[in-house]
Amino acid sequence: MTTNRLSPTVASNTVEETFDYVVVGGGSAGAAVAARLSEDPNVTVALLEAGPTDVDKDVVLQLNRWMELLESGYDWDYPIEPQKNGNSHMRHARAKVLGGCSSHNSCIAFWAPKEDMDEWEKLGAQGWNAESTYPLFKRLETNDQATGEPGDIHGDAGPVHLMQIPPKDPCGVALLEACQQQGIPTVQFNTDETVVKGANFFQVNRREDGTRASSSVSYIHPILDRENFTLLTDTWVKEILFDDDGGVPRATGVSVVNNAFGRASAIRASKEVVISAGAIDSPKLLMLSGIGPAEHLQEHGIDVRVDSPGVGRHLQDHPEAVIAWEAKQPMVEDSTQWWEIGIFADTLEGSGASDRPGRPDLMMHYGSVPFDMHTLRQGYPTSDNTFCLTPNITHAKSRGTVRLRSRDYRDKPMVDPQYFTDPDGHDMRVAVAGIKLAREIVAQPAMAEWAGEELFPGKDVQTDEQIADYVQRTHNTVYHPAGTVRMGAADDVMSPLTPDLRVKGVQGLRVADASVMPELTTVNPNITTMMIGERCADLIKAG
Ligand SMILES: Cc1cc2nc3c(=O)[nH]c(=O)nc-3n(C[C@H](O)[C@H](O)[C@H](O)COP(=O)(O)OP(=O)(O)OC[C@H]3O[C@@H](n4cnc5c(N)ncnc54)[C@H](O)[C@@H]3O)c2cc1C
Repeated sequence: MTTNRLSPTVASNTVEETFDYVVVGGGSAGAAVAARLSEDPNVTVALLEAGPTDVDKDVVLQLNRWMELLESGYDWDYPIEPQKNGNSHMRHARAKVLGGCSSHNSCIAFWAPKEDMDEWEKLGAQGWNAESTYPLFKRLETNDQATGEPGDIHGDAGPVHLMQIPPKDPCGVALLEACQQQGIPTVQFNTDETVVKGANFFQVNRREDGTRASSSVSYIHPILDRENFTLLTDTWVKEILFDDDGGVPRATGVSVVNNAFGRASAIRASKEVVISAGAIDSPKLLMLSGIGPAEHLQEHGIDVRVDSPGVGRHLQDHPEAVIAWEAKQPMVEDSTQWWEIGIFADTLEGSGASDRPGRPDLMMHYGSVPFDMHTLRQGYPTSDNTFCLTPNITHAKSRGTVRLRSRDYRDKPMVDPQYFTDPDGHDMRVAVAGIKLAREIVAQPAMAEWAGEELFPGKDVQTDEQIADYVQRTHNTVYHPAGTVRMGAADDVMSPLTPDLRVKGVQGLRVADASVMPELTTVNPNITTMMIGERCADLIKAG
């Protein structure tokens, strides 16, 4: 274990310590929870992170190096189960380092649309509407678009720095012009207007000097000296501990190891345990601790503490297709993070037919790097000088599961996103529409100086059936799993959490991370996940 205030390395792992609050997982949400809770000097807070610290680690801290972290030692790197309609080769990157996925993501920073937040409340998450959550988005950010004027929605005093990417990439600038020629206007993101049709360079959570404004950099680095805050990195929680005597079980702490063969020790919480291990590891940890679908736990010989059938269900993601062109001119050799532009649109699915009017059903990222990780093995040509568009489905209807492989905490869980299995085929229709729209944009005059040969899927792939077949074999993910421990109404048995993030059936235990989302956000969810951490701390402080 490494700590911020004890000796840097604790040789023996048999220490037992007690804190008021124990937060498990120092990722996007967990770091925010721990930092906000420890603002009160009268409570003690421990933040437990399985991965190492990010302090002084350039490869983690420098945003433009983020792709070096995929499938590296900082990645839990979860394979997925064989997919009936999707790409079984896909892997789910999940960061194993302080800051969690905010330490290895591309830092595209979005406020969730108001409609998303209001929908959460409609789905049973009472109190999570736009009116009550937007002040938290404002509180967490220092936005370079903030004016300081009365009525400005942006924050200028929060821990997380958001900045507009400067339009330096000439291919990207041409692409925006092509979007306009195609009828997609250039718009500013992160105003309080939801962008249904529009494109621009992103806002990113990054500092001027190129350092990512991860949750670690933003919330934890500034408080490492805080007396009542203890950071334990390289500390892997294998189980939640409970007092089961006398009625409703109460979470009393966690059992931890500092390596895969280590002897376990206990870290106790006198008030509450908060699980913030992310959308794959939070359900895993709950199930290892006896909270989950009874039949599944019994199958693995785990005593059932709470039969909660919704744990590990409703796995939702943003699956993405990819289309790439050889570039006629040299592509940029430096970039903020290589994926600088977003394009939103409503496809035929979205106009009128959508069950989410006022929100786009399609989003694309523009990448200035070769992105052939799922096409090369399928035989498509590649090149080092390429650009690509990656249409993703903003509200995919397919739902998957996270299940235990065994009762051994060291085993990677079984992640089965069940991509493109929604019965009415919505997800594939949007993906196919996305590939077609990408082609229309790149065929505009503004891209004539840039667009060379379409490398994949290529000119021979034209019919909807051909495009769908290509997408099925080569799609990736935007890496946004969510919803696997969702919050919902008290009487909704498929929602393991109440709207105040408490785990139903036990006391002293909450979950705060992307797993709690009743529905994945239309946009990239990292800033919303930090907001969940902020709100969790508020809920705990409110008692
Ligand atoms: C490659 C990639 C790129 C992305 N790009 C973007 C982007 O540009 N913009 C955006 O908005 N979103 C992006 N995302 C998604 C976004 O980063 C995540 O949705 C968000 O970080 C999830 O936060 P979380 O708090 O739920 O979990 P995490 O941030 O994953 O935090 C979970 C933490 O818990 C730790 N942990 C897990 N199990 C245990 C255990 N048993 N004991 C102790 N610690 C444990 C993990 O090591 C991790 O640090 C990206 C994600 C990935 C993977």
